[in-house]
Amino acid sequence: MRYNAQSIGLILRTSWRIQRSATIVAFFETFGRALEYLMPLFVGFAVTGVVNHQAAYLVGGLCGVGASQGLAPLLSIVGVQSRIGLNERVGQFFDAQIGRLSGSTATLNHLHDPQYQDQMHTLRERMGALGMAYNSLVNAANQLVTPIITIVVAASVDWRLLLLLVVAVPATFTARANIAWEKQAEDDSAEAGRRSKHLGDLTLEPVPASELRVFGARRLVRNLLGIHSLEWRKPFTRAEIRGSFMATVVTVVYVGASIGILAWLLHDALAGRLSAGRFATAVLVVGQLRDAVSSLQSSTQNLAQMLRTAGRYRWLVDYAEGVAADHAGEGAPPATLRHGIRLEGVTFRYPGSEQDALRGLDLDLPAGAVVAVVGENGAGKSTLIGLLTGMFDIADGRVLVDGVDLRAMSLAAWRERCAGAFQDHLRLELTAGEAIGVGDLREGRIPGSPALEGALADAAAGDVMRALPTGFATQLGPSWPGGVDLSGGQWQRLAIARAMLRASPLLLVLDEPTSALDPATEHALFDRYAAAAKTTARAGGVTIIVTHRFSTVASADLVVVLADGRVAEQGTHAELMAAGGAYAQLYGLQAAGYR
Ligand SMILES: Nc1ncnc2c1ncn2[C@@H]1O[C@H](COP(=O)(O)OP(=O)(O)OP(=O)(O)O)[C@@H](O)[C@H]1O
Repeated sequence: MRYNAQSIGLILRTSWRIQRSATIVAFFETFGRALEYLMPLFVGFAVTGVVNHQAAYLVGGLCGVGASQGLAPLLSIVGVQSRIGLNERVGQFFDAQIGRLSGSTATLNHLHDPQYQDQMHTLRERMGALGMAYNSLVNAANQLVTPIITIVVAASVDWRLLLLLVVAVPATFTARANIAWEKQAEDDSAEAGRRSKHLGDLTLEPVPASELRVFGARRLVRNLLGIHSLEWRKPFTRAEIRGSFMATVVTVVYVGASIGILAWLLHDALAGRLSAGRFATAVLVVGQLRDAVSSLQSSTQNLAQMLRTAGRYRWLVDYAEGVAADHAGEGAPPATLRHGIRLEGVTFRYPGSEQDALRGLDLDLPAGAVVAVVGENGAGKSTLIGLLTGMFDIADGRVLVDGVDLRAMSLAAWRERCAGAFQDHLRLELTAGEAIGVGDLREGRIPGSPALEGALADAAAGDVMRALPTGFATQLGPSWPGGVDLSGGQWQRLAIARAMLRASPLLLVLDEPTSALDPATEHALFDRYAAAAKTTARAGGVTIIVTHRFSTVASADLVVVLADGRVAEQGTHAELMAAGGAYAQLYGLQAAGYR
């Protein structure tokens, strides 16, 4: 209850902040409704006035009828008009907030968390409910005023009319059951909904769409899409069927009871025990009571849906605040590294996963060193990079930068001192200059051409740029007007240029940086990497190269072999070869392959 009241408070505050006048004027409709539902009383007065020849009753009643017929619609129109723009702006506000909350969360655990993804999916699905939040609130007020006025009128006419309320009580239980069923349907369908979306996206994106064609898997994906879409909608259909069955039962009971009570009242009217005025009011009130109950029912459901969506939004806010509180460290990273980066007993498991990706990992990355990290698929190399760049919360252990826990440091400040080219690099469909320039936005803008040219040279990507029709100004991405597409290797070289833009990072990450490159470019790049690593080393920075190509490893100062989330071996290339362990075997295998 308290939680719901806070959600209503949030919506009222938001609307108030967006447009005060419209927030107030929207409630004119509520007054209009109240006036409208007082009409049976006014009619009753007028009939009494006519029957008993009482002018005051007649005039008062007619004025009331006039007001409820003339003024009420006017108030309603003004109220509705004021809501039109407001709804959109409230919706846009929440839309922007949701994007901001997800995008600015300090770490990435949430993006790997199925529960978070389900909440986010349902929230996006129900965005309309939040966008129309203020609308639902005003509707609820409008629909609440209806039963209140009608009950007051009914009680003033004849107590027997209140018996209809007893009959309407089951309707409130039905409303509650409907709300619970809807909530259950939302929760039950979230995962299937996400699956359907994923499968639907596969058919829309060029890369998966072409692979699906090659494998002739389109029909399979279509069938799966059909199955999961059905799974997705099934809980809602079930809830709707249950709801409409209950609504039918309630209506039949109510109509039966209404007929009985009206017959009873008519009997008294004919016997002279009930005045004509009261009987006329009673006839009108019976119809209104039914409307009042059903409008109360539907508004409760709409309100409940809006409150549920607001609850999911607040869950998201709490989640983001929780992450922010866990990363409240404000310490600045050192200007230069003196000792290096150290991982102590680091254990990490992805949310929802059954096993640790890294287990009690101890590792020293000395200042100024070039460290090569190798290991089989799934050994934990990319996870290690994620932890070093502060992307994940660690369950156990710590990452120390010159002896200072990363948690005590401002993550944003630490990341400003990191640079990297990543395995799954971004294909930023901006202009070529922007796609590289985002690598160093510390001045809040894209660096000028000299810096971009330097980064291109460091990434051996000058020829990629020269081939573009308008150089840095060229729009990338074929789906945009005048946009050009690049090959996988060309995209990767721009990603490397982005990594090279940032001067003297304390951590330079090159995660499978040459996986898409031809041998000549790869060779050219490794000379540049050596140069970049030397520049990085001048500030004591650590360069980490994650690679499956052992030929690129030999010149590293330190080679770390990961296996099963732990350090299996470490040392220089010569030391590891001499040791004759896993590294020596893998190196031998690759070397033999080239012979
Ligand atoms: N998002 C995720 N959710 C759950 N488990 C994950 C996730 N990402 C990776 N893992 C698991 O964590 C472990 C380490 O994965 P990681 O990507 O770090 O390996 P890697 O050494 O970089 O592999 P590769 O050489 O294939 O890139 C693997 O067992 C993997 O299945």
